[in-house]
Amino acid sequence: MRVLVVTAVAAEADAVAAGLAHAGYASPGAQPPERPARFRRGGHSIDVLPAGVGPAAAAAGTAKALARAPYGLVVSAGIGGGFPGVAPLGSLVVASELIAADLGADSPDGFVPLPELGFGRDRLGAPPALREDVSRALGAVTGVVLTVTTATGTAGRAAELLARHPSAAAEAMEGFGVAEAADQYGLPTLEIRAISNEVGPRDRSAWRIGDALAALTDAFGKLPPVLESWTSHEH
Ligand SMILES: O=C(O)c1cccc(C(=O)CC[C@H]2O[C@@H](n3cnc4c(=O)[nH]cnc43)[C@H](O)[C@@H]2O)c1
Repeated sequence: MRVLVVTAVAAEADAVAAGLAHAGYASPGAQPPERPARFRRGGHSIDVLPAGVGPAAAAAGTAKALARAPYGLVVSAGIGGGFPGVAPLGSLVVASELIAADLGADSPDGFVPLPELGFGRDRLGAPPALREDVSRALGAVTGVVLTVTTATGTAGRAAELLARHPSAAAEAMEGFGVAEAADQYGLPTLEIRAISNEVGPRDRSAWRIGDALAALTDAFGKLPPVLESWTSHEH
């Protein structure tokens, strides 16, 4: 069974590929740039696709890849912001739930989530047994990962998100989009984030993207045996 890993940008895809190489996965060679890069070890195959930043690009890229080949699992992976005191810089977060935190409507009484408007869902869960096995193998924090279309840049916004989602561990911009596309194909989604910054006041000088990419590489060096075991039992 094949696994699709979706990142936002090429640097994240490269970090994932470096981890897969550490795990003994090899690429059969150059592939068309618009196609996911394929990595194989024995009968296992993991494809890696940098689909773009934000939920729309992530959903579109995921759906396009899933239309082309049969997958059994999708993973949204990349850097992310960590909520202070929950997910420190350089740590890893595995999503218990992938929640579109700004999908809904603003109102004089505050934010109204899409389900309360009666227009659908704003969250999808990760497979509990798999996410716990992955979290244990990676030494990760398990918690809610919020998908936003605008990265948080103030303490007030961070506090507002935490008040609505007290189990939030991290924030990123693609997970829910990936999961919606995967769910349309009947597939489960994991989200794995390597923490590059704190969710809060915008301070680019405080971002540790290099350390987060190194943590992502380490994660994907450890992840394949867990995925291989799960895919051989589940499918
Ligand atoms: O605020 C800035 O100046 C700034 C500069 C470079 C990049 C950004 C991003 O927001 C990157 C978004 C990109 O990285 C993921 N990511 C990483 N940390 C966060 C976060 O705290 N909140 C949301 N997304 C984050 C995200 O998944 C995107 O792919 C900002």
